[in-house]
This record gives sequence, structure tokens and C-alpha cells, in this order.
Amino acid sequence: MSPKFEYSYADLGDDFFQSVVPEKVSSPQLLLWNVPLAEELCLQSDITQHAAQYFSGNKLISGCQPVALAYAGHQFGHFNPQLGDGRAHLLGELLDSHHRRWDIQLKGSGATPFSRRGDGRCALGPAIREYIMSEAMYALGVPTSRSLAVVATGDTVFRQQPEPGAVVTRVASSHIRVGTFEYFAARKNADALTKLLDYSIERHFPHIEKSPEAFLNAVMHKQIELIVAWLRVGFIHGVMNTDNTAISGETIDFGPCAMMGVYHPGTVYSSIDSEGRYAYGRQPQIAHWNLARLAESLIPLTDKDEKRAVEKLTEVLNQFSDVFSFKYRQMLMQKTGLQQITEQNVQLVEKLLDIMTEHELDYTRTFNQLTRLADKKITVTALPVALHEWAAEWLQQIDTDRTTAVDQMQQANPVVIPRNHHVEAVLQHSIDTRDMQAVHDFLDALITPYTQKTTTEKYQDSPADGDKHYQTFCGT
Ligand SMILES: Nc1ncnc2c1ncn2[C@@H]1O[C@H](COP(=O)(O)OP(=O)(O)OP(=O)(O)O)[C@@H](O)[C@H]1O
Ligand SMILES: [Mg+2]
Repeated sequence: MSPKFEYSYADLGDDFFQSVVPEKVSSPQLLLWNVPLAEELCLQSDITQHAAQYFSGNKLISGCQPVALAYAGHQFGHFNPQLGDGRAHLLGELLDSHHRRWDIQLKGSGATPFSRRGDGRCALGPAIREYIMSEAMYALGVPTSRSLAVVATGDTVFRQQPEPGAVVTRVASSHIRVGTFEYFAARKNADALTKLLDYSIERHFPHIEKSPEAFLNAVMHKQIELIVAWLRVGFIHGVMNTDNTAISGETIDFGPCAMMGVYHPGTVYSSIDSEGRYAYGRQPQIAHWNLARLAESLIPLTDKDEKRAVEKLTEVLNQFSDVFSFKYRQMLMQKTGLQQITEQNVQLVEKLLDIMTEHELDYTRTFNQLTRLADKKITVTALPVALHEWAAEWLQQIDTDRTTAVDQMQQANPVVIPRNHHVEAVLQHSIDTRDMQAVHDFLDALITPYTQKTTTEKYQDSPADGDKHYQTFCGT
């Protein structure tokens, strides 16, 4: 039986999207298929058997009316009033077995009225990267869009060099972005803006008061949760433009993302981020900045008196810093097994981060070692010398309740993450051979990131240069 697509978002009106069917591809080949996700979405065998056709965009599932969504966005601080899905087609919304609504979207499925100068396509490497990274993030417990499929198109796309093309199918709780609000605000389309606000509250925050301030506050809390989760696992998004900021608080767009190797708040891997705008440690500040852009878009809906509207929205935004600091510190307490946010504990953790920065220690490995130390699996001597004195002080601090500390740490500190050099090696192998076994082996370790298994060991090593020379590219 065909899944029944719904179009609650497109029902908002013509201003919100363009109807456009995906462009055909030469010879679709299904490379990756997410069985558990397909089951959650209740996709039946008549779909899964023809997944290559349906999820390349070559064939449309019965009742499917694809749309490309309109949005704007601030990119690296500069406003572009007209972006939109230039290479993505929303197939529709599906309700899962728990009646949760999901957007099913093809990415790399051809040109749309929003393509500007782009070809509407996606290269195979970035498509597999999105699949690996989103599924890894999901397993790490970070709010994120997910990936259902990767289909090789059989066509060539031209980036720095000719590359095989692919379509990745993304599943997200919606694709409403901060940039979607900016799109209508820039057009002074208050009608559409009101519809978008009401719809967004209904879809994502049905329990809040139906006001712009309450909405901003809800989005802010989701963003803070998201950024704290990113910081916890060492994720650097790389391109935190407002068009890549989902109001649901999910991670979307895995273009130039990477995982931090050696701890340093200034870590940047994206080749296009020459000024470090989206560095690891700047992500909270940027989230705040992006929320301010959302707030600006909400001004006309907040109060007839513009000054009063600004005051009301500013009052919400002003809470960012306190809420973030609390959540961030709470997360750091969890990572170090400390029970309470006290001045002394905060200082202890800050000292740790300083030592890690100064001695260029690997972020994931250090917290993993501390977890094992707390759990008495290793002794202090197994740590880098720079940490010995600190660790002795810290052990005394957690000694009152070791069991709780270990428990807490094991849940907060992954054993294995999608380290950049492994992601690159797996991508290269997959592109060269079209054999996805390396991806499956990698994902097998990544889907249980808090568990030490024999299969995780080969992915736990850090690269010789601690990723100092690693670069990601936006040539997606
Ligand atoms: N190859 C392409 N062809 C057409 N448009 C493109 C292409 N690559 C990017 N774009 C468009 O450029 C804008 C910014 O691109 P960005 O890389 O942030 O998004 P994306 O990776 O395509 O998609 P998403 O944010 O949906 O994950 C978007 O409007 C996007 O649709
Ligand atoms: Mg994007």
C-alpha cells in the first residue's frame, strides 16, 4: 500500500512553495537504505522494492505532489532575501506509527525555481556524508534530521572535478527555518507570516501560548538544547546560517560539518569559514544571533507599536545567556560526573578545559579516559602527564558517589564518534568501489556510540596531526 502523503504545510498557500517534480536521472542505484527508519515510517514492500526509483525522484509514489519550499536567510551575516530549495523536493509529510508528522525530502533531485545558478544536484560523497553524520548524531542523542536513503543517479555532477551524483532522502520533523520567517518578513507579507507562526506553533509547540514571544522563547530553548548537545559531542556544524537553522531545533544540513579532534574553542574546519564565524566555541553566540534574526521577523506580529514589540522580544532574547550558561554547565557536570553546579566544580571543569587546550588533548578521548578512570578501569598513570594533578583533585571530588558519577559520564561521553579521518576514508572507499560495506561497518559502531565493542576500536584513534590540517568543503 502506498504511504499517504499529506501537505499541511503547502496548504498554507502558494506563497510558501513552488510545485515542481524532480528531474529524471539515468540509472538510479540504491546504495543505502535505512531499514529501521523505513519501518518507523511504515513504508511497505511495494515502496521499498522500488526504492531506487522513488528515492531518486524518477518515479512518484501515488498521490505524491512534490514541492520546493521558499525561504530566505542570512549567510555568513549577509541577508539573501531569496534562497529556497534549489536542489530539494519535499515529497510530502508522513505520519509514523506514533502519529508523529515527518517531512520526507529528496536532496540533490534536480533544479527548481529556486536554483539560481546551481545545478540542483548533489555529489555522492556529500550524500553519504549526510547519511553517516545524521545517523551518528541521532545515535549520540543529538536532535537531528535523519536519512532514509542514498541513491546513486548514474549521472556526473561537476564540482572541483567531475563526480558521481546522488540523491539523499532526508526525514525531518519539518523544514521550517529561521530563514522561512525572514522570507515573509522581508516581503512584508504579514498575512503569510501570521499563518507561518500559527502553523509552526501548532506543529512544533502545541502546548505553548499562541504568541510570537512564547514561540521565540520555545525556539530559543530548542536551539540551546541543540547547541549544548553539539558542544557535548564536539560537533561543529560549519555553516550555521539562518537558512540552516530549523525552528524544530534539529540539526539540518551536514554540508561542511566536522567533529572536533583536539579540544580548542576556536576550532574551524570549513574552508569557506576563513574568519572562524562558525568555530566550535562560537556556536552558542551564533545561535543567539540567529534567534535575533527570528525575533526581528516576528516584530510585526508582536505589537502594533514597534518599540513595544522590540522590547517584548528583546526581553525573551535577553534570557538566552542565563539559560545557555545553566544548560552548558549542567552538561559539563555530566561529562565530568560532578553532581552539582557549584563555583568549585565549575572552576575544576574550566581548569580541565584549559589543560586540554594548552596540551592539545583530544576531546573525545580525554572524556572517555576520565570515564574509565572514574570506573576504575584504568589508573591516573594512563592519562597524559598534564592531567595527573588535576585528575587527583577531581577523583576526590567525585568519590562521594562514584556509581552515579560513572553512570552520568557513560551517558554523556561517547566512546566513538564519526571522526573526520574515518568519515573521509569511508567516503573515498565508497565512491571508488560503490561497495557500501565500509559504511555499514562504520555505522555499526556509530549506532551504539556509548558502548565499547570490539568493532568500535578501529574507529577510536585520532589522526596523527589531531586534525589540525583537516578541511571540509562546501562544494556539495
Ligand atoms: N547544487 C545546487 N543547485 C541549486 N541550488 C543549490 C545547490 N547547492 C545549494 N543550493 C542552494 O543554495 C542555498 C544554500 O545552500 P546550502 O548548502 O545551505 O543548502 P543545501 O545543502 O542545499 O540544503 P539544506 O539546507 O536543505 O540541507 C539553498 O537555497 C540551496 O538550495
Ligand atoms: Mg542549507
